[in-house]
Amino acid sequence: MLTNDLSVALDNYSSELKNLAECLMEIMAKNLGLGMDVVTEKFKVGIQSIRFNYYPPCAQAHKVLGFSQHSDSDLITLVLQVNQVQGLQIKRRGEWVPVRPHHGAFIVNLGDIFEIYSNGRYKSIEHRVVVNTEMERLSIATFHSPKSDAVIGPLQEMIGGSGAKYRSVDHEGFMKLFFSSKLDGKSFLDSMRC
Ligand SMILES: O=C(O)CCC(=O)C(=O)O
Ligand SMILES: [Fe+2]
Repeated sequence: MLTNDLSVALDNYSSELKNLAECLMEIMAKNLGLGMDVVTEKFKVGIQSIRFNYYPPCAQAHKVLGFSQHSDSDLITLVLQVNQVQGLQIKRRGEWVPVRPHHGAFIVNLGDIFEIYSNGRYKSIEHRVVVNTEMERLSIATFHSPKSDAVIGPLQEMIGGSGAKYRSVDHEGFMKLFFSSKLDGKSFLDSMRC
């Protein structure tokens, strides 16, 4: 049955991506000098969600955005540009840079929680999506966040002499703040700064 095939495919896809996300985070956390105890406690995926994005073609493409500029609020996002149509752009040194699709490759976007955990050493990436005049575009974004009872704040090991650069809040409070703020670049993260 189709629904069964779909649920099996989604189950496999989500668990493979969870493994990949944890593997990447382990490498990045170790790169920050964090030990395996912190990796196991803080960088295990507790909440995973998947968004299927469909961007229809638009004759007035230059006047609209498919997705306004934002950073993801999670730890790490894996994006699949399904039909190889360009549209995603990242902000680098103040300029919008297109991300060319590569067949079978994932885009790894760092989220706000990673930036907060690392006390600003790793930066979440600001991105947006432009639309195409002729072609539709499809992407699948898979978001990975810590457990629902995690504290979202700079990790003790990352604070050092300069002090915490972001406030600490519980995960639920963090999500409430995120969903009540406007999707506007990194303004949400700025509101978390001390
Ligand atoms: O469509 C894309 O490539 C990115 C989508 C995105 O940024 C998101 O779903 O948060
Ligand atoms: Fe995003």
